[in-house]
Amino acid sequence: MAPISPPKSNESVYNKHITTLLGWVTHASRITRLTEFELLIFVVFVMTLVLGKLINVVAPQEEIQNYFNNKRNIFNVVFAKNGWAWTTLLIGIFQTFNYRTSAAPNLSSIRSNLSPQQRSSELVKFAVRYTLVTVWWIFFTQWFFGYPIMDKIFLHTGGKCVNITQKKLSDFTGANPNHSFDFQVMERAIDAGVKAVEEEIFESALGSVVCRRMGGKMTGGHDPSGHVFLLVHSSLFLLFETLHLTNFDQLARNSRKFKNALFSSDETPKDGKWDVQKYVSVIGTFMAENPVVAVWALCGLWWWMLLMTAVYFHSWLEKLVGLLWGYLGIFGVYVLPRFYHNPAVTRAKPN
Ligand SMILES: CCCCCCCCCCCCCCCC(=O)SCCNC(=O)CCNC(=O)[C@H](O)C(C)(C)COP(=O)(O)O
Ligand SMILES: Nc1ncnc2c1ncn2[C@@H]1O[C@H](COP(=O)(O)O)[C@@H](OP(=O)(O)O)[C@H]1O
Repeated sequence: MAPISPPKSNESVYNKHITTLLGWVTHASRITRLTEFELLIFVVFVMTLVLGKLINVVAPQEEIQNYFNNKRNIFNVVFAKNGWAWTTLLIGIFQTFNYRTSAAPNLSSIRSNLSPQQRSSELVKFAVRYTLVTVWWIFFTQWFFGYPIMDKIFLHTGGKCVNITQKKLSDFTGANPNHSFDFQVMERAIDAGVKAVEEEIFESALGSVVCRRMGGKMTGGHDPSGHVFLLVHSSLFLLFETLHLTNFDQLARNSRKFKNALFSSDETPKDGKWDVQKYVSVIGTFMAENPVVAVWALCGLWWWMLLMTAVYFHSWLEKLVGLLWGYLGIFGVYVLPRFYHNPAVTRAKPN
């Protein structure tokens, strides 16, 4: 009879699994030229879509109705709908600060020893990367030799704009809305590919922006999620631009100082009144010395909105396509060059 081997301890089984898992991660990191930390960031977005789908499937309908699935919610209207403007503003502030802090090493940037020439050269490289990712955003969501890529995909897969009313058509083409039937309106509309489906109701192969302006609704076809694209594209851009420039030790020290200043005993209310000016000054100083915090706060908001999009909007495939286009642009600008210039993968976490 063969000798019975002693049962393995739980610890040795866990260790074996962890070693296998780390082996996979190292392999994936070598193939993709992403550091393990960057790989983790890419995976988080896929997991967010999976989590959103799970919530959608598991939670009963009445429980998943909330403020965040209202398209008019303030985060959508103010932030996501102007997502690239916010991205530009915050990365602009961060880079301005970063350029200046080269001479102030006590602030939370690691660029403290660069010569003026090196600083200018870094700034020019940043401007090139910003232009490339902006062009990618423009091509996918705004304009690509006519309709943007996301609309072209939608129209080429049979999508169309429906429910355009005669009134909206008149408003849009600038014709006299008091005329119930206006040949000028119809002529311009037909030029734009609009056709009547029933009395006073039209449909057309129009892009999403024009369709919305005409009060129509996009239907049929494959409609890649513009939100998933924008939220992922912007987050990755912001993280790739800020993580390697952040001095985490300094940031931790500054955060402790900030916490102490905020909660110190002389900050307790006097005569029931808070010293608002002091709070504004403490918070203002912290934000000015650590602009990366505002950048990451925006990433946090984007992550939450991505989860909401994942739960409430679009089909699974449409979200996946938005995600892949978001990945593609960042991969092209930040990772592809590594296949040519830096084949050795740096596996360090950001300081
Ligand atoms: C031939 C190449 C063209 C060259 C162009 C060169 C450009 C170089 C850089 C120029 C700097 C541009 C500065 C941009 C500053 C701004 O960001 S202003 C515009 C702000 N607009 C937005 O932020 C809109 C964001 N919203 C969207 O993208 C979409 O609404 C959406 C979130 C994707 C959702 O789409 P829906 O259709 O609403 O579903
Ligand atoms: N996180 C979110 N919060 C609110 N609305 C969202 C959202 N994600 C997507 N939407 C809305 O869902 C629709 C499809 O979005 P997209 O194609 O960009 O992913 C858009 O509607 P509107 O186009 O009517 O504004 C958009 O505003």
